[in-house]
Amino acid sequence: MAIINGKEIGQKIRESIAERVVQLKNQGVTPGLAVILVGDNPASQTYVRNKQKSCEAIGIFSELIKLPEDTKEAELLEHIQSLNERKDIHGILVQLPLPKHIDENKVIATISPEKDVDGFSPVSVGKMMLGQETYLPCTPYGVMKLLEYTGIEIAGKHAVIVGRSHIVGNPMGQLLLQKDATVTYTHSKTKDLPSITKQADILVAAVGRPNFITKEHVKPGAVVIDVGINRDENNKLIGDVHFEEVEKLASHITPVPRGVGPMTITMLLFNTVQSAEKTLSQDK
Ligand SMILES: Nc1nc2c(c(=O)[nH]1)N[C@@H](CN(C=O)c1ccc(C(=O)N[C@@H](CCC(=O)O)C(=O)O)cc1)CN2
Repeated sequence: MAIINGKEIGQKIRESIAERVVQLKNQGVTPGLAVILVGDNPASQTYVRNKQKSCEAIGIFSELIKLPEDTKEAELLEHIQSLNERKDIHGILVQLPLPKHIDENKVIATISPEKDVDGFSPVSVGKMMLGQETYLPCTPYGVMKLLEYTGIEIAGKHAVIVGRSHIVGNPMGQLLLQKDATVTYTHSKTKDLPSITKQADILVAAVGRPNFITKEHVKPGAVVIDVGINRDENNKLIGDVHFEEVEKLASHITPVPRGVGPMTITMLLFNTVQSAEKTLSQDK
């Protein structure tokens, strides 16, 4: 069994992104990312801090717009509209989840598709579904890079996705399908889940429930990708996969932490730099 080290793979990719940042700066462009955080969710604060640190480490300019929990939706939309106009900002992201009184769909749809480096807007999702060039959502894109770097064959494989969220499960299946996997989606209403997950050559757990995937769900030799980020009673980070049980069966497995998580931020840096590069080619 091989453990897929997302931290290490992410670092290699970040080194190549850093070289692209140097080239952009030589041509007078500093890539810029605006991060909007609404409220005081502690996990979101950590992710935002990590995103900013990661930008700084490779020379991307980042600006944090921190808004209070009771911010009105209209005020948030105004911030996005003004960021859409700014020449020094190439990527805009709104950290999720948002407070309940704000319509997430409306907020995401307000981000200009040219700056939607999270790949969540309806335009980005539509293009992704059609296989057109666009910003791909960072977590599933990161999983695709992990599979690529590990040399895992996708074409002809049966991929089973557990979870159907807009930001992970749903696009994950689509990206695997575009690489010629046979994809099965499963979710909370699926009957006899183990009988389906046991058929998977590639099993992606994106269900948001700690240790949900156990040895009963896994075929010997399967590649198991754990997208879960949960905290146990001691505040320890754990995935959706019962690692100790499943590692004995899997051919490859991603750990939590240091598996998929670091790739999410890596692909955000990747998309931001790509957006900055596009402005150069548009100026010509
Ligand atoms: N606008 C967005 N909001 C959210 C996204 C997103 O992609 N865009 N995804 C998640 C949270 N997330 C990024 O925002 C994220 C989660 C986890 C990690 C990560 O590196 N995890 C580390 C462990 C970090 C820790 O110790 O807590 C790991 O798995 O090794 C990065 C980003 C929801 N919101």
